[in-house]
Amino acid sequence: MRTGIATVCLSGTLKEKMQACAIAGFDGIEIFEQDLVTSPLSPEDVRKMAADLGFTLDLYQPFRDFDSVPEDLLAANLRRADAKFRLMSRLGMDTMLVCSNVATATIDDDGLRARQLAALAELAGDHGVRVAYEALAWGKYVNDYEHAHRLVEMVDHPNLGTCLDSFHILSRDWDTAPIEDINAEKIFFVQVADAPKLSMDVLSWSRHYRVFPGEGQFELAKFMGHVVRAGYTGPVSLEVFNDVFRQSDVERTAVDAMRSLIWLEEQSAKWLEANAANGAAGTVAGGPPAPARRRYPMELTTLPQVAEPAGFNFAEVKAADTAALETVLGQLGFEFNGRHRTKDVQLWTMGHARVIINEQAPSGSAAPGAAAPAIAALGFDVDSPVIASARAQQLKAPAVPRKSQANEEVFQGFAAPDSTEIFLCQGSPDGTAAWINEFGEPRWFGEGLEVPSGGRSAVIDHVNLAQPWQHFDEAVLFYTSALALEPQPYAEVASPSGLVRSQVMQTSDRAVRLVLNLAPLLQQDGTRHKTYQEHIAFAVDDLVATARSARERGLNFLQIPANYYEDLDARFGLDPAFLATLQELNLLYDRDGDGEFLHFYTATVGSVFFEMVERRGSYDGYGAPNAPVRHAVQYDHLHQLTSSTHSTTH
Ligand SMILES: O=C(O)c1ccc(O)c(O)c1
Ligand SMILES: [Mg+2]
Repeated sequence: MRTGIATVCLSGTLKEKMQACAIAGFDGIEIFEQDLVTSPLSPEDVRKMAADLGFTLDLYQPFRDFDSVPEDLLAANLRRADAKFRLMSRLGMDTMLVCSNVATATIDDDGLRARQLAALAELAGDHGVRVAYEALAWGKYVNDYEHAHRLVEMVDHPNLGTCLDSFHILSRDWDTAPIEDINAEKIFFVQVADAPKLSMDVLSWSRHYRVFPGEGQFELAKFMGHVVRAGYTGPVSLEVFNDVFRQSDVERTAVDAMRSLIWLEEQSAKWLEANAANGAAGTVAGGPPAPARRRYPMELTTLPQVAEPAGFNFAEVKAADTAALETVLGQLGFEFNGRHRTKDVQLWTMGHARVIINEQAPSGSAAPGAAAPAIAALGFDVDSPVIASARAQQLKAPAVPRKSQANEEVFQGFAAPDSTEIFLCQGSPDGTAAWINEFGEPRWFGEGLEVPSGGRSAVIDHVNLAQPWQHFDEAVLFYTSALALEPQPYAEVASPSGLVRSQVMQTSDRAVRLVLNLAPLLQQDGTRHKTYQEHIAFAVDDLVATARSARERGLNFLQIPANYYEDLDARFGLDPAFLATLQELNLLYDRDGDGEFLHFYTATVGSVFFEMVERRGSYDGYGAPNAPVRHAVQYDHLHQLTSSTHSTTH
């Protein structure tokens, strides 16, 4: 598959954008007119730069408001087009995108439109260039790709073809199957963009909320499957108008973009394989069976296949000052299992829940509280760490090799977009981890030893990671593509510092659940600090018993207001004794279908806090209705801390 990207996706100047596209490895780019008009580079410079950087200039765009106009306007439009065609020959470009008229169209007549597009195609032919006609979803008269293509067929000119843009097609819910009926020679260009499903006017949706494939909710593999079956072999080019990407680090965004195409290519191949029977290439009744994999003119590269991770292998928290962390883990019922033979790390376990305390200051943390604990790494159990790692590498995940001594397990690691290190570990059917013997005697798994109150079955239930605002979408694609987690529709949780966008990523069996939170910025002392709090949740068999022993050991629980329990009673009509226990122990409660959920939170140490949960029956959520009360209490704590600092320093 030939990869492409429109310069409008990226931040920076034309030169910076082009350099980033080369680093990310695109085969070609679309030049957005504004990027050229505002550039000090001459068209000849741009042409030379593209050649030097090793990619092609595939599309010049957009040319607006051409069709469906009165005669005098047509003459002016053709003059305008002539100037652009001359510019294109200086750039060495051969295809221009013309989008359907939104502003100056006054005549709704396909015959007239076809005659006008024919005049444009004729002029393009004189300059040796081609015109790709695109139906904008909000075009005044032409807003449907099939309509645009009917016009192309009416004109029937070698220099006029169709541009298919997934956004304009999928935002309007147009059926994508008829793409297959288009003569491939007449598909001059294909643009792809994903988007979250939003109910708003389509123009604003398109101009601000497009995202890279895998970061939204469109069925892009299906769209691409039809494009491939049509026989198209040209560039598949990202055209993503997104307010965040346009102000983020250009090289990072270009790599994120490239990852999305590599993933889309694989997903398209999978869609084609899964839908082989009902496509044009399906088995003919009575004929020979269809070959397992039909070949299409467009070659689709696939990736090493990985299964969903089977569970969390460990969570790692970094802290230069480990005392507070050790205290909380001990109070929760974790056991200290010793230090590593060669590294400055400690292992704490409860059942199969493993927490590593890395005695180093968290990286990237700013001066005050730099030594304070922060989540640094997560280990996942996968079938084959080597294959999963090869896949992540092909998806351009930055590797973080871990130093290890001979006969120690070597973890394959990658940096997630929020810089959490993700390690791919060999799972084992009994839920243990091979590397624990690097910490000495695995005495806690021995028979007859006392097990902490959490019980042998304790596991990491989910991990909640705070995402920097500019890397949120990138993170969704990262976990989808590299780790096979499925994004769930995102929720917005009210907190005193703003709405927290919360996106659950999970395996289909729920063995791994990650919650990505886009935390708002909190104004403090006139400066902007991130309310950076993340947590690790552990599931136990008996939450009430766990809470009682934690209380005996002096755990600092997150204190839940009485109003919460009144509301709980109003909503669920709980048994009074049960309600009193919940309130006494600061437990939260939720119910769905025939399942129940009990949980509590610890106070925060550094940027980390812990949650203990008990799932009863088939409860499938995370206590999301309780998230606002947690945010509000944590906000109060943070403010009390800040104001007490104030009163001592002033
Ligand atoms: O939003 C627009 O105007 C616009 C312009 C060119 C395109 O290719 C497109 O998809 C949208
Ligand atoms: Mg487009």
